Amino acid sequence: MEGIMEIVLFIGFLYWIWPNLFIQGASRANKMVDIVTNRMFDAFNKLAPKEIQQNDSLSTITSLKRFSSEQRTRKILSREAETKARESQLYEIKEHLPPVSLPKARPLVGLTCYSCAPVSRDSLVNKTTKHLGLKNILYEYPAVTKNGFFHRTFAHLAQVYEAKTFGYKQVANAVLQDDRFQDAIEKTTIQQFQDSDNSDDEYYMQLLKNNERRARKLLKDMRSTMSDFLLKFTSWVLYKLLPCFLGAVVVHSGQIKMLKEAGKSGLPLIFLPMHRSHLDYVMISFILLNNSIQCPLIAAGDNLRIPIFGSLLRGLGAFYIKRRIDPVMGQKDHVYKALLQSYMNAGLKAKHNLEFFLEGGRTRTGKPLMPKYGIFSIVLDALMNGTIEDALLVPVSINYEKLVDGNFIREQLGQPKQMETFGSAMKAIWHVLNSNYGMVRVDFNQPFSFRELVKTFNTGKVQNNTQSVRKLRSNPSTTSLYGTDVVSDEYKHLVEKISRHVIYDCARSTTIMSTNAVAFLLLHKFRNGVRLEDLSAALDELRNELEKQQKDIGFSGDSLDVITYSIDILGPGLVRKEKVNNEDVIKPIAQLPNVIELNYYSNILTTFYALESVIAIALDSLDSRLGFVFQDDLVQACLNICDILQYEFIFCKPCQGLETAIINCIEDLIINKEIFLPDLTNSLEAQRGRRIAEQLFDESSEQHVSKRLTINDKEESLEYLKFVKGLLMPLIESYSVSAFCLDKIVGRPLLENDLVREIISEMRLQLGAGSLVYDESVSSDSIKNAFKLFQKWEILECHNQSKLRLYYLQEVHDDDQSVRDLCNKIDKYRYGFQV
Ligand SMILES: O=P(O)(O)OC[C@H](O)CO
Repeated sequence: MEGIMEIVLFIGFLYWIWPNLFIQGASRANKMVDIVTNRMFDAFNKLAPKEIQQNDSLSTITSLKRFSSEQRTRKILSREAETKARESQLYEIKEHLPPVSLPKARPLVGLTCYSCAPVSRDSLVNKTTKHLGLKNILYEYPAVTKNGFFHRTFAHLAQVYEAKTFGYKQVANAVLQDDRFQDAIEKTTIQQFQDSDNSDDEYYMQLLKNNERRARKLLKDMRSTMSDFLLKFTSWVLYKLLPCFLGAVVVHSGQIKMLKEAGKSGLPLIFLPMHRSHLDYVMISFILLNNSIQCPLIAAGDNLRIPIFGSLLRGLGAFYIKRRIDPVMGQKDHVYKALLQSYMNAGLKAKHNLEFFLEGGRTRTGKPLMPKYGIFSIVLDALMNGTIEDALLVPVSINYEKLVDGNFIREQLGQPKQMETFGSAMKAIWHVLNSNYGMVRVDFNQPFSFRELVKTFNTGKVQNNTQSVRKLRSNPSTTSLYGTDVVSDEYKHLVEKISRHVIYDCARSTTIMSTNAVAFLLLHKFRNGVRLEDLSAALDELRNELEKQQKDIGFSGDSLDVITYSIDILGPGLVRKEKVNNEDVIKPIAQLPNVIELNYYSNILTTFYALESVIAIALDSLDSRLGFVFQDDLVQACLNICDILQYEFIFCKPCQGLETAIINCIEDLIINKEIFLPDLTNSLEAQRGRRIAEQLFDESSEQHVSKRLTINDKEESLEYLKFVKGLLMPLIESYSVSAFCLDKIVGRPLLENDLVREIISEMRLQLGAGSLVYDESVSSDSIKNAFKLFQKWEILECHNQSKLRLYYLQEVHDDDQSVRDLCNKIDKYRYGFQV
């Protein structure tokens, strides 16, 4: 119960103070009207779920959003101003009754990979699941089955009251008794005792006591205090607060149905969400609780262990883990490692569901991050050692029309992250409650059997009994961010492959929001501005293409309305609407620093086009003066680029070869996009030509003539190539300048922060001179990824000490020529083919 009272009081206080004090400019009487109106809307909304279920479009979602938005608008505007504002709102333009017929089926995104988990793919999903529509859970009360006066008037209260209670077990005590934990304390003590000069027994006992005290303190800091009451109470508060700044929280009913089924399996559900916002955990637990699905224990970074909010999160299921472990000292901290492992195992044994972020922290660029393996390796170990028989992995994609966390401009410009504090959290909440963040979409991918996937990747090596536990021992030679690797080298490839597969799947199943589509088009097609009509036509085209690819789009309705709506959400800092010659012209703010934020929204779509962009850049690096290139050359150039960008994208599923993925993408460019003309190499003439060519070569040398790809010189094809090339060029530019700046460390090491700053100022110089084309190339994330790449290529080395990273060139590369060679290797793709 510790901490619960302070949280309850605090939330009560927040809930009371917000409508009473913080709404500026509205009279008290008006506020009372609002509160009454809110109640009426609540009651109305109680009756609405069926309509909401049929809601598969932005227009219908926004017609529901009207209720909450009207409440907000009424609070701050006079009647006259309100009418004006309403006229400019999308929901007014698109207001119509929800369809009476069955909803148009939405693509059920996030189905499990057929080649990796065929059995799971066929489970939990049927025709009905696929044909269910979307729902806005802010106005959904699935637990309420009665229709009495109380239930209608106090729908939120009724909902949380009726939601299933799980009686979450606390596992901290079990951890204290765990052998692994006790062993670690003892071993650490023995080590310390042996390292000291003191051989006194009393000294040993003193060391043991100290270690036990430290271990208990670590456990106290880590443990969750998940409680049904707090989850329900918070859920009630969220029903009240979320509509203040969100129009809708949209989920697919089919996915919820699958989750419910999965929950009945008796296996733990392991939720693996993409990490975009601090709101992610809250959203997932809110959705699960209200659908009577057991909420998970959540591995949260200890940076969130701040006064009051830290306790609140604990009560909602968070257990805190260290963000980073010192690569040298951290590995020696056997007590912490054992504690984390024991805690998670105890949770799994107590039938808790789990949730953690494979990416570690939140993405700063909008692109998915490469997975961190620490926590996942603990779960794999639990499977391999028989702690759990199996688990169902549930990748979760989350997308926000506008990020409530603000933007990451400061960090991308090389400034350090501002740590979370109570004050900053309060300030952020205050700001959020008074703004409009549009919609949130949460996609729960199809749950799949962990054991099945392990079997596929491990060709049947999974053990069914507890014998294997003895074989798996902690490997002190390895380290990873966000936890501790516990599996042996033998199983590391499994952790890596499964994690990468999950991130790949999540990225593919992320629903595209209106702001993503508009930012993407403006940044990559209409950087200098575009007439509203032309932008609308381009959006129509993009939507058609995405629909063909079975991507889900988080909006619908007329593209003109969608654009107006998303410009409003993105705000004038990112996109401006101007009148030029009496026409509406939309202009992106494509300069630093704002472009960094716009690029964040656009990057969700960039991920989908990554391979096409690689092909376009590769094509540009080849000699195509004769109007064609050889496919082998193109594929090789693509592989080189993918190698350069290996820390930026997961280009294909781990179960699929990269080369195959590239060839498939080329085929797609031939068949569906007509970028290359159809292959004529099978014509009689071509066959004859090939025979002659083969005779010219010595047959025994097994030379083969590569397929010729003739570039379609139609304007649209060339335009398309230019467009997709531009998607990844900012990254190539970033890597190119990072390589160029390595001359600054020839013969003299530099700290990471200083080196990043040097590179950013060089980028700004090049931008000023016009040699750097894209402002968004300035990104500390891609600079740091470039460092990782240069380390992998064994050019750069990094020395870690007390949270500082010192970079220097490897001895054989510590000269200007090596730096120049590295630059040339990347610049080939920055500047393209040059005679
Ligand atoms: O995105 P970060 O780095 O601020 O970290 C986010 C939280 O710690 C994740 O739990």
